[in-house]
Amino acid sequence: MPIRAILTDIEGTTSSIAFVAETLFPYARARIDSFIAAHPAETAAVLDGIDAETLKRWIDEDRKEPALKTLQGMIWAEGYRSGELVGHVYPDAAEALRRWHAAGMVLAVFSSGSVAAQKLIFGHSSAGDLSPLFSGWFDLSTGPKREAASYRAIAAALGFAPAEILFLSDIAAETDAAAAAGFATRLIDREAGDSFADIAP
Ligand SMILES: CSCCC(=O)C(=O)COP(=O)(O)O
Ligand SMILES: [Mg+2]
Repeated sequence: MPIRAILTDIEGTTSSIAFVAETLFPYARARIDSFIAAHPAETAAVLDGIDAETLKRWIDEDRKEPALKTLQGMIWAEGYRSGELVGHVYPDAAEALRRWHAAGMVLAVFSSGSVAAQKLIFGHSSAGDLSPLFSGWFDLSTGPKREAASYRAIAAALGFAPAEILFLSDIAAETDAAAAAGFATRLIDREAGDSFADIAP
């Protein structure tokens, strides 16, 4: 079956692990206390009793907890709007995403980062506003990234057969789960020099 849609991970795939770990995570960690104090009602609805110290520990442990991911997105929004944060996207990824979109490929994101955070990193990226290229945004509210059922749900939401979707990720457990759901997959190893320029869907 020909590939008609591309679903991509963010951290380690379109964007560097260093940007997430060394810029985004510290930015949110340093502002957790002040952000919760400034937005008590909004954050209480997200956190459901989770305290700031637990959130900081989860950041240090790189835990993919949905409440943390939602809060991080809320904090990062201020940084992107002020220009303090500029989303890192590899130039080859930006170029390929634009090319695939122009060729009629449907593009979508599946990341542990919240949908709001996904729209921010692509909307305020080093390559400009890439957000209009995407027509689907999926986060942990769809399901865990290492479970095949999540990918089946995404295929249904996008309206394609799993075999028509190519999933790109830097994590083998994620591409394995997508493959188990019937997706075409490509494991991206940026450390080894993998690039989106090599991908011909
Ligand atoms: C949306 S940018 C921040 C990404 C993030 O918080 C994260 O945990 C990365 O997860 P991914 O699933 O994109 O590897
Ligand atoms: Mg990743």
